[in-house]
Amino acid sequence: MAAASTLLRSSFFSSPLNTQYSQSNPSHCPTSNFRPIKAAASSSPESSSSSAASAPPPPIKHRRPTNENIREEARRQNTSSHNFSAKYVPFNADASSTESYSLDEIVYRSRSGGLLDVQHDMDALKKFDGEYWRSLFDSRVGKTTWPYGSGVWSKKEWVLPEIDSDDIVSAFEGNSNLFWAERFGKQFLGMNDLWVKHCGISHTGSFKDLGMTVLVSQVNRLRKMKRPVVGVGCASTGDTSAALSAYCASAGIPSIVFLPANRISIAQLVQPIANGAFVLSIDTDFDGCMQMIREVTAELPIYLANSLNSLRLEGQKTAAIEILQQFDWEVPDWVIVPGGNLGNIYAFYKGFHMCKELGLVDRLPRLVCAQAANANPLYLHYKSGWKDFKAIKANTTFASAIQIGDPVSIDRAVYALKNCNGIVEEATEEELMDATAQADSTGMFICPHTGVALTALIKLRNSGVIGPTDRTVVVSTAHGLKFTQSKIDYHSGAIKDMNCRYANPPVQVKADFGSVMDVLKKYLLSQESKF
Ligand SMILES: Cc1ncc(COP(=O)(O)O)c(C=O)c1O
Ligand SMILES: N[C@@H](CCOP(=O)(O)O)C(=O)O
Repeated sequence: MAAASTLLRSSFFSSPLNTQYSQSNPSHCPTSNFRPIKAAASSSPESSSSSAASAPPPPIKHRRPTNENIREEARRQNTSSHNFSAKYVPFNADASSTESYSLDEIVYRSRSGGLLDVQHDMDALKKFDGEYWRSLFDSRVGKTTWPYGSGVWSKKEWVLPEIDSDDIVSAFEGNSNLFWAERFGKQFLGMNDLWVKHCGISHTGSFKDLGMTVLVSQVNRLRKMKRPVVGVGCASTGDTSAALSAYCASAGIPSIVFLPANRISIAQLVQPIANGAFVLSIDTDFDGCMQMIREVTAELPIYLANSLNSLRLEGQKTAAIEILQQFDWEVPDWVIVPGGNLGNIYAFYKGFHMCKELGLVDRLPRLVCAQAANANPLYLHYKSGWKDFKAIKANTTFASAIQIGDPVSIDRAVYALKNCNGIVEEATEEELMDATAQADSTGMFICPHTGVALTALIKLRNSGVIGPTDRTVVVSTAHGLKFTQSKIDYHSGAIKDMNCRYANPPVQVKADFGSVMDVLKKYLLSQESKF
């Protein structure tokens, strides 16, 4: 907590600144009362359900009774079943492997110690064609129907098909803005089709909400099943802990967070504190905290909430599906994702890959994983031609949430990148802070991690790898408001060995009309020359 007060004091801007129901409407109640709207022309639906029209019927607007809430409404409508299921399997296991675990087991690693993956019954999902899934997902956007009003749970059949909607803990996360970066693209890159997926404009200010709703919902289910889960814990660089504590608080589940002392922003630190988590500030870096939480969760009935737990990635992959949906199911050429513990780059790959496999789209975008040069183990691995991976000691970076030297999902990331002809780039501190300031100067307010991703874009654009008309999506992973101290440092020009080329410090002016007029005239003249 000492760090908190020090950081708070260090701000340089000391002064200024109702009653029928649609039982057949898929947007209301798709898995309950589930039936295929249109079977794939070549496929045979599993049930005797009628294969009806080629698209979902138009939504019928009816209100639920005034004395019924949306969870109760979903409970009442939950009358029938479907055949979708998912289980844990060893990640990238060979076809002969029979090892698998129910999602109701508490298991994070395969028998050999490797990563796990959530494997869906793709044959059951394939009984419905791409058009069916596109229409179903589209029909749920922007509604308040429990739980489909969430961008994550609008894809429930592909996420956690078997969970009862009653067990879901959701803040209607997802459905985040896909921002057309018109001015940034034109002014700095000569691009006309550049987009920023604002995953950070979310309940707790980062993309972690997408995965945490899934994990905490499953924990909620396990606790109702009387499984031994006393609390949920994570190691964090700030965003995972914020999301975990919020979702746990919402469900009344204890959360425990391990934070590297003095290495996360105040805005991030205050989130678990405010949400009532048990916060341990540990004198080590994130990798040290991660090691510690793995040991602790092996000993105590604390459920592990980091992305080592593959449940998280099931939620995070919906951001990829959402991007396709927002482009009316057209595939962008590039998607650039900042990487730290490396779960998210795989989650994006998995989302895109499922859409291709299930016929919603016909190809994958190329993925770029962007790392801070001060914390770049994946980049070094990529540059070595994917030779032996070596964990590193990560150095301090303004992109503090990705200051990670020993990423748990290294194998997942390499798999994803190899399978989509992906690229890894890096950004120096100066590059990432300049890119952040440039983006902010065009009306965004991004976090330094998004600055890392934008730097990768700038480099790939300058080298001609990304063309001027390539449709490109930069994934913004956290809200800029969580990282104001880095912006204050930059705009005050107070960063050692950094030019801060785009700094825009406030002008100190005396409180008299003449002085104000003088500085304003000077400013307006300087603007005139720009037109
Ligand atoms: C803001 C932000 N951006 C990017 C990342 C990197 O995501 P991942 O760890 O899944 O690579 C994280 C967390 O690690 C984060 O908090
Ligand atoms: N940036 C993360 C680091 C931990 O990543 P996770 O996805 O494995 O939980 C954070 O915010 O803690």
